[in-house]
Amino acid sequence: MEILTQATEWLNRDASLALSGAVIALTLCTIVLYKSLTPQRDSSEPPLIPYTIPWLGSGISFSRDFDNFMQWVRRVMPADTPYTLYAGGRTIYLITSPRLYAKMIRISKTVSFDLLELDIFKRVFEMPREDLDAYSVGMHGMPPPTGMSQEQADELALAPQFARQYKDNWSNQSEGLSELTQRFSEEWWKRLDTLVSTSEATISFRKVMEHHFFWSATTVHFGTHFQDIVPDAGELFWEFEEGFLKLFQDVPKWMLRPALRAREKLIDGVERWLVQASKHVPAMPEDKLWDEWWGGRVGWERTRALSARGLSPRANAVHQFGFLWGLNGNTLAVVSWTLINILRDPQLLAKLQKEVETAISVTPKLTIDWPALMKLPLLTSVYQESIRLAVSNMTTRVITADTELDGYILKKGRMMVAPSRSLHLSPVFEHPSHPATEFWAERFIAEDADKPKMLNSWKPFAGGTTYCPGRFIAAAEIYSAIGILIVMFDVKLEESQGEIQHSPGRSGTGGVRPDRDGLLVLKRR
Ligand code: HEM
Repeated sequence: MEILTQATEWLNRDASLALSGAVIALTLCTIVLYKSLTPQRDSSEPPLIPYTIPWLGSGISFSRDFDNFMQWVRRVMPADTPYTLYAGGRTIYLITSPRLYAKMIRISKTVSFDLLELDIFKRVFEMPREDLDAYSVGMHGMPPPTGMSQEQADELALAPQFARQYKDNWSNQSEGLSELTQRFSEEWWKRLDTLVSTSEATISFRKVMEHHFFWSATTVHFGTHFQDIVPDAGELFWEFEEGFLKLFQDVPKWMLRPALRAREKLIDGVERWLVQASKHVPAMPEDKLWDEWWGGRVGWERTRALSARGLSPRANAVHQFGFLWGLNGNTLAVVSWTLINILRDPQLLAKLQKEVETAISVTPKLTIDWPALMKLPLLTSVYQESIRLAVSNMTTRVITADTELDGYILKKGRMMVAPSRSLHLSPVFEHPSHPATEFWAERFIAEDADKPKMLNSWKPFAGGTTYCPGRFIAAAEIYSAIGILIVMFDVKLEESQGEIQHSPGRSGTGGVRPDRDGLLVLKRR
């Protein structure tokens, strides 16, 4: 699941204080003074104290204009060190260098991802209090409940159980991955075929991506009956999504009524689905990877684990809804941007059609050579480049004990935040004729590309013990969705409502949704 953090809230709140040009000038003066007073690094005298980004500086729209913020940090702050940033009344450590990111992500004992997940279930999904208590037993960073030892609590921890399920069902070359991605592709292929009943059709871009892609993926993970029970889930999902960030902020609830109403309807729908699925298939047979009621095995295994833990049906539904959000929110934004990038360049589209035809055929039936598809060089470069620019997440950890990072001591109770955008715009992606801020289809396969170095800075799925377990599914869905579409059709995108851009204020949330609709003109080939 893509994690949005408290940090996003603080940073957004701070961003809302975005200062005028005159104040920025004042800030720069402050920095000159500050830099002259800040002690220089001396590795012989640990512990080191991270450099502080002055409050005035951090007020320069961190999340609203992150590219500018990073350019500013690079210009005025010492390179390759952690920074301290005061935002929203809290102190966080900001990690922006690939080298430190690699070190940070390997720390597992004294930093916690679980506490953030718990916070999301509390604040965004409003999981009932007593269920939260049961859910959090054994979570990293939570003290054990009264009367239970740490060892007993550790044994009950849900995260390792979930991690095992992901590994068994979603990992590269697992049978689960083949089963799920093949099902996804067939559902998507059928939907496209029905959408264009004659030789040509013009359809809303959003409808194709946010309804049909949504349902192709959701059917795979939640079974085919889910759509009968919650037919408007696709639309409700996006209504909820629009309010998601604001649920982290101090936005009064009365201003979020549509998002909250959508959330409640979705949770009710998921609960009805859970009741029906449990009635029709009380236990998924051990050898089954997919079931028409439960979808992929992971959904059923989670339900079983949560019920065994004593979570109420409502809390179980909240959890599954969080899961629905995690598996769609990012992938949808990324596949949409991948397609936009391709369709803006007709020559690129033609090259890709030729390349993809070597791995996918769509008549008389859908046939995919998966190993070949996932290795196509141009498609892979387009995917890597699109995700580089479409994803802006915050890898965030709560520090549970004083932690040493590269000689610096990071204090217990604070947060460590590494924005993917700072890595994804790092100088390693710069090219004399293709700046890092622009899409360039061949960036990852260009002759002079230093690919290992680039991939070291390419972190859309974060890393460490919570490295997104859905990354193979996400990639396979995106490659096959784009591949099937462009092999079936000659496609044009009409940006009929103006140039499609990133939805404003969504930096830090994960995949950044396109801000408006357009028209897809699909002509059968
Ligand atoms: C392009 C699409 C996606 C992106 C960019 C993405 C990104 C992420 C990120 C950044 C994290 C947090 C990792 C951390 O901070 O350590 C994460 C976690 C997670 N993702 Fe994804 N994700 C994507 C698609 C998916 C899909 C399709 C699924 C499911 C099929 C999925 C399932 C999960 C789960 C379950 C977690 C939580 C892992 C844990 O608790 O250990 N993701 N994802």
